[in-house]
Amino acid sequence: MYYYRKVTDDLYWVGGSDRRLALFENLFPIPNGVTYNSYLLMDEKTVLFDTVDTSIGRQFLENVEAVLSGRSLDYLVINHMEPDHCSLIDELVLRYPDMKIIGNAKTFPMIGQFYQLDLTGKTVTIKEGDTFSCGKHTLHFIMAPMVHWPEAMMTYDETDKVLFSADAFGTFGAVGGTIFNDEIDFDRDWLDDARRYYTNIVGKYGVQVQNVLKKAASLDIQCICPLHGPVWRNNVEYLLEKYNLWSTYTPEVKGVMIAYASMYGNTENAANVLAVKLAEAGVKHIVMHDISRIHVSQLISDSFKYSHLVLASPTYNGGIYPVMANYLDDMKALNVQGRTVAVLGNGTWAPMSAKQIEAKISEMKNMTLLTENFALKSSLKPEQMEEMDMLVGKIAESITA
Ligand SMILES: Cc1cc2nc3c(=O)[nH]c(=O)nc-3n(C[C@H](O)[C@H](O)[C@H](O)COP(=O)(O)O)c2cc1C
Repeated sequence: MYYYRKVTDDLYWVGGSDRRLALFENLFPIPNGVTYNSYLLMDEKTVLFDTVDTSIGRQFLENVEAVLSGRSLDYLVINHMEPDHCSLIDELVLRYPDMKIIGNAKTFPMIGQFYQLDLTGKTVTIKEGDTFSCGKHTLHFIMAPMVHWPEAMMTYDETDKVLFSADAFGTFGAVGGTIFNDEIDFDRDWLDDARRYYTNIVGKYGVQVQNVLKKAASLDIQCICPLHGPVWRNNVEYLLEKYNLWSTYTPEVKGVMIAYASMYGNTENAANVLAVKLAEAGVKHIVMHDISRIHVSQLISDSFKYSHLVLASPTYNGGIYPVMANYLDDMKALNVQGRTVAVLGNGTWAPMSAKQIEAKISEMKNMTLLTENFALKSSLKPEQMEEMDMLVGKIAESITA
């Protein structure tokens, strides 16, 4: 049986959710599932915006057919060619042989790469700023390269002031009927997943996101229809502001994320001593992660969220403990920058981790390092408490500055 929801008078949500998938992109844990959104505009021409992942393919096709209620599908706009959104193109081409596909110059070669389809006479190639009339509604196309693939674009419905934003403004998490932002408590239930989605999937491309936000600033956007997560039909400024912070690598919270690795508990103990002293020094926002127990995508998310990072790790075979090394590589890959960082190292015979982590941090953009080879020899000793207190003072001072 089909289901759908009306977004505006002529626009319908025909997507669905997958609550079974364990890893998004076979990488990111999604305990709350994921939504694949698709939207159908019922104008003089019928226009579908993107398709969905195969996991909900049958449901999606049923939803589309129900909204069409006997009409044919005239156009499919492809804002993004990632397979979690375009996997039903071939099925639609078979079902609606007169359907034409609207995309940009980079869209169609990608269709050819993923699928064996003869689209002769079925394509409409548009470019930045082009418009397309569906009858009452005029669509306006906005290129969004590298947000987060090269062919990505957004479509703006000038008539209803709706932005179809592709992967931008999306989030992990399955919607359950309540698909609109004003039907849920986004701050409480969705923001963490939205941040983890943005920072890990799009985080590297802050400059490109800023370019799109500049284009969006000239539009009157009343509604944002992303490809994942809730539809924003009011308060879009909230989301635009979050994207502005994230894409400029500006922390949301003046506070400290302490990320430690530890085998026998001694580096963990030093991290706990530091945390208690920070709290006593008046630092309000402190979050601690044992990085062997938490997915790296959460560490990346909190690296974007917090202004200060404390990284603590033992030395392992002359190098950095592997999970910490992996997190540092991810930080670099995702362009984490502009943070104030302190490093605690550890080692029993030749402690190298502090120096090596500091070297990796200094390869990242605009980082301020508060330590210089603060290394434990197996465990934190009373004679190091003065150095610890000085570090606490520096962190607390720079947070309140
Ligand atoms: C496989 C392995 C490799 C290690 N390699 C080094 C090393 O290269 N240099 C060193 O000083 N300590 C090395 N250590 C020792 C730990 O870094 C050290 O005991 C540290 O204090 C452990 O901290 P923890 O109590 O937080 O786990 C190694 C330990 C293990 C298990």
